[in-house]
Amino acid sequence: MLIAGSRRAAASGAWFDTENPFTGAAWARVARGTAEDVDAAVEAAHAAFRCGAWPGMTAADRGNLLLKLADLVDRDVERLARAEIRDNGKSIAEVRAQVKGVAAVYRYYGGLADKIEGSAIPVDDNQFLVYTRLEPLGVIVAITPWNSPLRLLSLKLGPALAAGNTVVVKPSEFTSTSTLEFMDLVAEAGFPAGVVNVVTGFGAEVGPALSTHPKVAKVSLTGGTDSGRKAYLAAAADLKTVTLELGGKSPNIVFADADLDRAAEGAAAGVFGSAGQTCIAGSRLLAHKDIAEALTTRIVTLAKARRLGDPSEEATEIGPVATRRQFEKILEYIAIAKGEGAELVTGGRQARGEGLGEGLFIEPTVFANVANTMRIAQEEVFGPVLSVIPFETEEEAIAIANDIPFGLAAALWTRDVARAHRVAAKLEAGTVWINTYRRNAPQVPVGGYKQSGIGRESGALAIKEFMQSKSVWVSLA
Ligand SMILES: NC(=O)C1=CN([C@@H]2O[C@H](COP(=O)(O)OP(=O)(O)OC[C@H]3O[C@@H](n4cnc5c(N)ncnc54)[C@H](O)[C@@H]3O)[C@@H](O)[C@H]2O)C=CC1
Ligand SMILES: CN(C=O)/C=C(\CC(=O)O)C(=O)O
Repeated sequence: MLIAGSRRAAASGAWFDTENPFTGAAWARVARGTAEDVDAAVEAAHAAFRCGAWPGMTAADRGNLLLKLADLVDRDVERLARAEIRDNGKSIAEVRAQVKGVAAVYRYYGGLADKIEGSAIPVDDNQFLVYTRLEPLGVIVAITPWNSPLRLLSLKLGPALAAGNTVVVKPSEFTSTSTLEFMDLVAEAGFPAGVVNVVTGFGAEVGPALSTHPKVAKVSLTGGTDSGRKAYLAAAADLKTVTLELGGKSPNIVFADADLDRAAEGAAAGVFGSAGQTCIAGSRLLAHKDIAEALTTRIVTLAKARRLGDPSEEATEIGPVATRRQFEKILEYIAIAKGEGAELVTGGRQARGEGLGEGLFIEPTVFANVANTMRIAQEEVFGPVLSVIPFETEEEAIAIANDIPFGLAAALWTRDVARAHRVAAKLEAGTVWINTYRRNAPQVPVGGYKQSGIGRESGALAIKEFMQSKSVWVSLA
């Protein structure tokens, strides 16, 4: 772990193995933290927030540290990406691109740090000058999942540090190592000891201690909806604020006038990329009935052509699923879909073949003629499984798209500009893509409607999620 600038084992001395999902072999041991380690980390972060170099720094100073960090990430992209894929099995090409994006996130918040302004407020008494200051909250807990550890950490750490907070990071128990490697860069950039700390361990063992610690000001979690709900309930006891980035079941709507080749590419990339292990996976394909069959045929061709294999090889497009638990969950959902009467068009099994061994590979899977009421259409699978749901009218497409407890992302494909904007306005989702899928940029907010989350990450406003406003009254009398 990393506490007050020192690498530490857990106070209990316990460790757990982290496995490479491609080889199935344990390749590192990670400290198994407990509430005692949480307390030490939060105390370190609290001390760094109150005294020492950090609270005296200007916003520009903090920005410069983040800019330095961005340069170091750029320098070490390959090392960080390879550490990450050993834990989560995603393809090196995808993770390399993602880590380059991580540098861009830190650069963005480095630039933003000294551009956050309070305001002077004209009150109806000239004897007073009133102004607001935007101040950091204090100790932030950043809990991250296993699918994109470094990217999702950057969306928390970038704005939290730019705003002047200190942080305790809790990476997923399945993917702690890239975060621990990354901490070398935080130190090299010059962040004072204690400003960023890391507690490793299991969610159920350290999560509650983090969310309820009296010196923690805020919990920011990305993960499954169940974990988000638990962290939210725990944080509520002390009225801590939360930002939650949770599950999704995103609709990808293809109208009859769409460019079908591009829509098929977008649909396949949206649900088979990362083996479907992304909260923004376009797992529900709403296809107009006139083109549903032609579109499905194209997607099946793309699904069969996807190259599964060793995540560390450049040609690999889809690696294994990150954990055995996730692998079993996906196969269980495939069985549920079959039982519900969904029509299996391709995939549906563990993928086998040369170089795949007994690895946790799932064939890219497509179900046709799915009803939106089926569990396969309503619940997050987090795997390479696409449900094709036919529709007849624009109104029906919008109704199906919104008939879900989630609201993270949505997409639509059409050549009709008026329809594109009309439908985008009606979709209940934090992001809507038109004729594209899964794009992101540091400048653009992301987050969920409904049970997909609370608050927004990325973009300029995200920094305000880590700040509070203070009003100062000055008597001029
Ligand atoms: N929205 C997203 O980005 C993600 C969604 N998921 C979804 O969640 C499902 C379950 O996956 P899991 O591996 O269980 O992910 P998870 O939601 O448990 O993991 C996310 C993070 O939350 C932590 N955590 C777990 N319980 C906690 C608690 N009570 N308090 C505080 N932190 C806690 C974990 O240790 C991890 O660091 C997946 O099948 C998938 O559907 C999983 C990972 C990422
Ligand atoms: C928050 N999130 C959930 O998985 C989405 C991601 C990660 C990914 O797509 O790999 C993102 O916005 O980049």
